[in-house]
Order: sequence, then structure tokens, then C-alpha cells
Amino acid sequence: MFASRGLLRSSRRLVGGISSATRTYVNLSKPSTSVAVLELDRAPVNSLSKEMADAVSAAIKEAEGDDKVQALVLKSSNPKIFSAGLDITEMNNPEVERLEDFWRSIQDLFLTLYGSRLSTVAAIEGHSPAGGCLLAMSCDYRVMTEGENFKIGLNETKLGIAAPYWLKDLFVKTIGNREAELGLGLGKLYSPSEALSVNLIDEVVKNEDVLEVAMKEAETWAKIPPKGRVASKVMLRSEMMDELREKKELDVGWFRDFIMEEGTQKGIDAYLKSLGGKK
Ligand SMILES: CC/C=C\C/C=C\C/C=C\C/C=C/C(=O)SCCNC(=O)CCNC(=O)[C@H](O)C(C)(C)COP(=O)(O)OP(=O)(O)OC[C@H]1O[C@@H](n2cnc3c(N)ncnc32)[C@H](O)[C@@H]1OP(=O)(O)O
Repeated sequence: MFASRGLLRSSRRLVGGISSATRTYVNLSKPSTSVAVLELDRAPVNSLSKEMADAVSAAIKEAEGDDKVQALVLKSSNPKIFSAGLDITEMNNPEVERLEDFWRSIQDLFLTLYGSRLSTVAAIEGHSPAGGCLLAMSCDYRVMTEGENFKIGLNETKLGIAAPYWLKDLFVKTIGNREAELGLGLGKLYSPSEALSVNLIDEVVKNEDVLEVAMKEAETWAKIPPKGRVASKVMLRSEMMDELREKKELDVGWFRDFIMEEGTQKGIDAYLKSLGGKK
């Protein structure tokens, strides 16, 4: 069971020590010995393009490469938007090869974050729809800023698309089957208080407190002896991860075929044009 690939990832390839490493789209810092902070920083809305997904995966691996680091806080540089989810332009009239590579990067990001040996705490600052909710649900603990206009959930059906099966599974694991049926079917976006009531998030805090609360939570997790903590995480998460690893290329094909359909393209195009009213 503990042999699940990825979860107890070797750090040999990675440079140890993090000193406010800053790179395109993400900022990685280490404010305490055992906790790293990964800031999403892709204006305007932290949407996940292929390059953004790759940058987040690389930063998680870099944090894992420091043996002293036991926990990671995932935050946003934008106090009103954690992440707007997948970069919709990647799915709008795409080149097939790029679309497939984009999806592999999203799969890898999920496997990297969900399977991290680090305890992960999402400091959800503001909106977190679809792929943003995926990032949050892949963490071990979720703190969200208050403000009933902020929303989190899986709104894919509203774009005319469906969440992939593994995101559906993660949603069911997080909030239970009945609520997932309602949430997925209606493409429901939950306010922080609604999200708390269905266990989509663990805590709602004032905007100015979110990082402090997330850091405190991360320090708590970091104090748990890693051997048992990681073994427990493997037990809870490896089945889902192993299934996706086995079906990775099948899943790429499902995604490609679904997105390339004419009807899907029409829906994505219309949704994209409605955003900000500018495109
Ligand atoms: C059988 C099934 C097989 C396979 C599965 C198939 C597909 C499923 C795949 C994966 C699941 C995950 C899917 C997703 O994540 S799709 C993305 C969903 N996200 C959203 O719906 C959020 C959209 N954005 C918003 O609602 C707002 O932008 C937000 C509330 C976040 C912020 O509002 P604000 O008023 O502050 O900003 P805007 O003016 O709306 O936007 C600014 C700027 O950014 C552009 N934008 C916004 N979101 C995105 C995005 N996700 N991707 C790309 N671009 C985005 C927006 O158009 C504006 O651009 P511009 O007009 O140029 O200024």
C-alpha cells in the first residue's frame, strides 16, 4: 500500500532549501522552518494555463525537496480571487496537441498536489470556481475568506462541460454523494457559509486573518510525526490516484473528444464572451 507511486516522492532530484524563490506565475517562500508558502500569481484571475499548472507542480516539488518542510500553504496574490479555474482559452478552438498536453499538465498538477507528502492548507482568498475548487479540494485543509459574494464549487455544467470522473470522485469524497449530485448537476457555486455547511471548506475567516489562520493550521499539521501522517494520507488517497495513473491517456482522450465537439465549442465560446463582457 505504501508503495503508491508519487506520494512518498524522492527528493533526490530537487534542490533543498527555499529562499523566496520567485518564478513566473508562482512565488515560493519559507516563512518558517517547517512551512512553505506557495502563492499563485498569474494576473488577472490565476487561471490555470498549461504553463501555470506546470509552474505550480514544479513549486510543490521544490518545496517537497526541502526535507525540513512538512507543510505547504497555497494562497493567491489576488485577495479577491484564489483561482478562476482552468484557463478557458486553452479549451476555446484549440490545437489538438496543445489541448492534450494542457490536460496532462492538469492531471499532473492534481496528482502532485493531492499526492504531496506535505500537509497542504488552502488559504482560499475569494473566488474559487471549478479548477480553483479542484486545487482547494486537493489540499488537506481549507480556510476561506468571508464575503457572501465569493464563490466556490464546480460550475462546469454552466459552461456546457462536465467535470472529469476523478474530479467528480474528489467532490463526492469531500461533500458526499447527494450534495455532489446537486452541486455538479446544477453547476452550483457556494458562498463561504454554504460551503462550510456542506464541508466543502473547513473554516471561514476574515480576509485579513486568512494567511495567519492558514499558517497556524499548517504549523499544527507540521508537528505531527510525518511517518504516520503520510502513511495515513497514502491510505486515504492512493486508490484514486492509482486509478487516474492507470487511465491517464484514456482520460486525455475523453477530455479531447469532449472539448473538440462542435456543441462544446459553441458553449465555451459563448461563456468566454460573457466573461467580463469584454471578449
Ligand atoms: C466526459 C467529460 C470529459 C472531460 C471533462 C471535460 C471538461 C472539464 C474539465 C475540467 C474541469 C474544470 C473546468 C474549469 O475550471 S473551467 C473554468 C471555470 N471558471 C469559471 O467559470 C470562472 C470564470 N470567471 C469568473 O467567473 C470571473 O472572472 C471571476 C469571478 C473569477 C472574477 O471576476 P472579475 O469580475 O474580477 O473578473 P472578470 O472581468 O470576469 O475577468 C477578468 C479577465 O479574466 C478573464 N477570465 C476570467 N476567468 C477566466 C478563466 N477561467 N479562463 C480564462 N480567462 C478568464 C476574463 O475573460 C477577463 O478577461 P478580459 O475580458 O480580457 O479582461
